[in-house]
Amino acid sequence: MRHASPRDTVPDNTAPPAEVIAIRPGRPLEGTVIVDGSKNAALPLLSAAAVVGAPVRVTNIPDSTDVHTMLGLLVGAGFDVVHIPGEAGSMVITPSRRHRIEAELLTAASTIRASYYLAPALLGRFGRARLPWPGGCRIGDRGMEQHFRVYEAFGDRCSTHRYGYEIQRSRAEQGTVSVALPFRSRGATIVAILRAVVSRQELRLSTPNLSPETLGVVGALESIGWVKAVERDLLVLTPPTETATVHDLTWTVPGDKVEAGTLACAVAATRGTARIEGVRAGDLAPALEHLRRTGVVVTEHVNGIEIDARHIARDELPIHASASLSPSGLDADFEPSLLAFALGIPGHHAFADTINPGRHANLIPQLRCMGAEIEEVSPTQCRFAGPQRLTGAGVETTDIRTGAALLIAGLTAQGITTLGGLEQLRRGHADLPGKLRALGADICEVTP
Ligand SMILES: CC(=O)N[C@H]1[C@@H](OP(=O)(O)OP(=O)(O)OC[C@H]2O[C@@H](n3ccc(=O)[nH]c3=O)[C@H](O)[C@@H]2O)O[C@H](CO)[C@@H](O)[C@@H]1O
Ligand SMILES: C=C(OP(=O)(O)O)C(=O)O
Repeated sequence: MRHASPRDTVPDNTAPPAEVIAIRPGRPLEGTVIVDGSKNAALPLLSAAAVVGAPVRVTNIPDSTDVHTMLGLLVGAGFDVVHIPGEAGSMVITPSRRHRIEAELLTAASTIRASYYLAPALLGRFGRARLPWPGGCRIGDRGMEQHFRVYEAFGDRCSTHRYGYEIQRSRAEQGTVSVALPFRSRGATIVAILRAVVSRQELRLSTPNLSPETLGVVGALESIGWVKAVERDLLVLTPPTETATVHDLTWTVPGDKVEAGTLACAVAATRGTARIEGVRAGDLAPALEHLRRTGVVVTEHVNGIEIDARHIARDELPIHASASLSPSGLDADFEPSLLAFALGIPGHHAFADTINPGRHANLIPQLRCMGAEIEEVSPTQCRFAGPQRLTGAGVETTDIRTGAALLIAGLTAQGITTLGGLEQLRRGHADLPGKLRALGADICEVTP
């Protein structure tokens, strides 16, 4: 095994990746593709590995830049990240002997939203977490006050500064900690879980987020003896009664539901048929439900889904999709891809994302560059009639999911679409254009 230095976690590509890609419409997508591990499941799982206090082997880690940033942050925060030779995507996370936070690495925390998952690990190691405000997709103001509500319930002291925030670990940790969230924030739910692990306290969390990403962390903790009781409005996590040392822990990052949903929308938009493997169908059920309603045949397999959109209905089939934090709701990250798909479907469609109030302001102007006619009912709601014939244009990936939606739009537009700002797309996917190419999409790199 080889120990990683912080710089090792940056992708080592000899040729600089293309900054623009060109997408040309072509034949319907077909074939088989395997999705990578999920970025949004990997980030909390890696942080969970850092709070258990024992080596954890994490497998199926995706090669996206946000994940590399998180691995670098863990190294900077005093953990060893060790690559396993011959096992791409597998690493062992272990607390190191270093007891110093590398300041310059923590500034990288301002480039990803999920740096908030690092705070519990820092409290566990140093009793204090001082972090910059998180970054990530610019999709509107994204607060952190529910995170502070969680820490305060544990007795921690939170303060905010112009550059970020600081949390001082409580000196009087005992008993059950009860927290009631006013809405189902995924970040605050996972932070509450990780914080409970740091002090081995029972957690009773009302109005929890119960997304697959959250349940992935809960499942990982079960493997070290934590006991869960999950109801729709209450999550209880109880620590193991014995402090037995844990050995040979392996956690696997689940397949990326959002990447799978994007590929499914792309296949459906081109009226193709394909198998998308490496993902649990249940993780993307709300997105698949919208596709099914338009006549796309979706078959679920043990390790993936099959999409057949060759005989999609020609009748008016309105899609009404609203992003939601509820347990069976549509994850906001599916909305842009579904919207791009709906542009080609007959009917009057309506979309809403109130969770990320700035997403439509990113996505809709880019689609308008391609000729889309979309009425913005409010900053977070829009409607339009389909089918629309888009025209290829030069567009920008302003955030991860907007980039995915623009790839889909480009596959169905007349003429060539060029897509810039690919560093945003790479934050969330190792190579989404490559996966579309594997299904026959005509996508090539443009060398300036
Ligand atoms: C890195 C990562 O996994 N990002 C995901 C995370 O983002 P994010 O951390 O934004 O998601 P949360 O579920 O925690 O929050 C949902 C919304 O509530 C707001 N909020 C949240 C906490 C808080 O204390 N105050 C507050 O105002 C957020 O700013 C956001 O607009 O979950 C979202 C689904 O919910 C996903 O779409 C994002 O892809
Ligand atoms: C919004 C996203 O990521 P982040 O929260 O990291 O910006 C996303 O993954 O779509």
